[in-house]
Amino acid sequence: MSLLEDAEVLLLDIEGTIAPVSFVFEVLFPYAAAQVETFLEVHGKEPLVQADLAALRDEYEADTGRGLILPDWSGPEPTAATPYIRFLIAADRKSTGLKSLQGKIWEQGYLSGAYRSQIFADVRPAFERWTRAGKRIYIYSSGSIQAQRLLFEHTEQGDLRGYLSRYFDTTSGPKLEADSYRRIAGQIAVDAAQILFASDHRGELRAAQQAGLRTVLVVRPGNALAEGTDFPVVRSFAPAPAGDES
Ligand SMILES: CSCCC(=O)C(=O)COP(=O)(O)O
Ligand SMILES: [Mg+2]
Repeated sequence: MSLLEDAEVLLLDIEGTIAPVSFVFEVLFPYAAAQVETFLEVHGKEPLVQADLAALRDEYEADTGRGLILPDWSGPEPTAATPYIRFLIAADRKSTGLKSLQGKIWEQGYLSGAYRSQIFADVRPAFERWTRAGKRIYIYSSGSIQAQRLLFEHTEQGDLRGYLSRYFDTTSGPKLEADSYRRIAGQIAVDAAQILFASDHRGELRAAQQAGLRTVLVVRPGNALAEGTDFPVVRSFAPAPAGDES
């Protein structure tokens, strides 16, 4: 039986695992970069957006303190944050403030029909099969929980939220830190060793492994990472044919 079929508790990454990297980099990020200024004009004074801007301001001060060359953010109006936010998007920064704001902007894209989420063809069949087999499926992504819910609600394969037990984002900690996985195992209330974490990112897998989770490297079309011998590999969520074990 393959590693994925064998696990009782699955913790899955999104980008490069469930969704092609190209959907995130060619659809979601450009949409957020294009819409952020208008979004801040309309919603910038709302408390939840103000909270994101306050987190981003702290990040800006920290970046300034580290001597990074940054776009100017000097005006008091919410839209003054636009150049810095675009800078963070271009840098693929995984900070909680940015991801929270991106989730709010992406909601408009889904609701207006600008896009639906692209996911690999084997995802829904796997979720159906794993659910029938009594497995629990959890998500851990740098995208905010709101962004994750939206992504699974609006897929080209329909609304997949019903298959998912819970979502985790960077409010549980960064994906590159072992403590984040310990925290998640505690919240799921199982031994870390019962969880199989599947991701396209070796740094994330190393952190999860340090926390005692089982790990599998997901190699999908468009992913940057090559296979190696450090982690077991899956290329698909389809069940392995008999005699072709991972
Ligand atoms: C929830 S979809 C947006 C994904 C995203 O913003 C991102 O940074 C991808 O991170 P992941 O941890 O899913 O690789
Ligand atoms: Mg990923």
